[in-house]
Amino acid sequence: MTQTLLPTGLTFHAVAEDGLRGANDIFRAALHIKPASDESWAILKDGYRADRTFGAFDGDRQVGTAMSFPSALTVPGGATLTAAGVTYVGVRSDYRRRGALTGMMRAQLEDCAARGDVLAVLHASEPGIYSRFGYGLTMLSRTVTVRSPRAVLRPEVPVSGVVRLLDQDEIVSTLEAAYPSLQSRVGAMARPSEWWAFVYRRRLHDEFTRVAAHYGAEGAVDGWVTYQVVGDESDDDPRGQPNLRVLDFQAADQGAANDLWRFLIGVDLIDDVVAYLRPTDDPIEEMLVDSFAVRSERDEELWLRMVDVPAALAARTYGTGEPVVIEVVDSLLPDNSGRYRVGPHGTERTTDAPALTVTASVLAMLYFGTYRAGTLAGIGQVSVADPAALPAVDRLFAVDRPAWNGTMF
Ligand SMILES: CC(=O)SCCNC(=O)CCNC(=O)[C@H](O)C(C)(C)COP(=O)(O)OP(=O)(O)OC[C@H]1O[C@@H](n2cnc3c(N)ncnc32)[C@H](O)[C@@H]1OP(=O)(O)O
Repeated sequence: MTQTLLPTGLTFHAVAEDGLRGANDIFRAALHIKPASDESWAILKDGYRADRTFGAFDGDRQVGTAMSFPSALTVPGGATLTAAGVTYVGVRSDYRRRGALTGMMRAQLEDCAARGDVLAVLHASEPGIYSRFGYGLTMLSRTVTVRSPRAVLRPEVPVSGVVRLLDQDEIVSTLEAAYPSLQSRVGAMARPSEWWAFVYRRRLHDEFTRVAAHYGAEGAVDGWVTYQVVGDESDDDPRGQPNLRVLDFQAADQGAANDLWRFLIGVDLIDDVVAYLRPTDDPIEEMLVDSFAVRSERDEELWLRMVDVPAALAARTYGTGEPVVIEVVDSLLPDNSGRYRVGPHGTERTTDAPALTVTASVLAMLYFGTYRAGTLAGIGQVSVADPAALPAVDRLFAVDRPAWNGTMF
């Protein structure tokens, strides 16, 4: 692995196997969390792959870390593309703003390109960090808070199966076997064994976490809610009840979602049910007699970096309308820069004059149909040579249903 030396004196390269625990300590400290216990690390280490874990080093001392796991994303039209799930990014507080993240991002993206990851995706701790590296916010979700004592499902909401709490030792095997059949929604991602280790197995070990699974008409698991119950520290009312936080809510269809919501609002001794990462089109308000029992906040769900722009553009399908030439400017991965003709029958490189010019980051915002080109042009993010191209791009990139990832990492 080649080492890149920046003027800061830091070097950037993959972390040796025996440096992974130190890398995890750096990440946790950056988020103000104490190091993992030996027992917890014994689980967490299965989430790491040394060849996908990058470090920033000052001499021999590691001062920053960024890892990824191998995954795949379902794109509009149904194809799945290889995707690096980038996570566990952190820099020691005494080395911040010296280019540690910049060097790791460059090394990681070059590595993703070399190993054939078409996409890279992440959840950002702060929205100001990643667009400079070509990431763009590509999917939105919402955090839904349902005031449980006030929530009553409308009587016509159908029942489609049964909900059963899983025993702790059957959770991972049951969910891991069922998840692939839920992965078809545009935006969904594969959950490899690394993900199950650092998200589920770690959480089940470290925190009191329960899973209620939905069994559909065929008797197979077709959805679940994974949740924890925690006190609300902001609530001064000594008689207040704790809140139920839903960390993973998967449902093959609305029938499974109905039954799982019915289960959640039926749990006793709960003030609020707070469900994170819900799709923007979750119809929970319409399912309740009193829709005022629901509060909802917009969340920035997933950031996308198109590592291989030609492959990513070629893999998705497009709506109807006239083809449009889009110029892409990508300073970090310059092979992506160029002009692409995008039309109902696919994409090709071209030398024709562009109607629109975008950065890699803005192209990522358009890719899953979450944002309209006209809106982004209106706020200065798209350079427009031909205004007629804006509605044409909106028709081409439109999707039937909002893309939704639904996987935290
Ligand atoms: C996918 C995930 O894991 S998300 C979790 C990310 N980790 C965290 O939030 C943990 C706490 N924060 C940190 O560890 C660090 O501050 C990091 C990783 C966010 C940034 O690391 P640094 O080494 O300081 O970044 P670096 O010096 O390379 O900064 C590059 C540029 O990004 C900017 N930047 C860095 N962090 C931020 C931020 N949080 N908000 C806005 N801009 C930022 C810098 O100002 C700099 O801008 P410039 O190029 O115009 O000068």
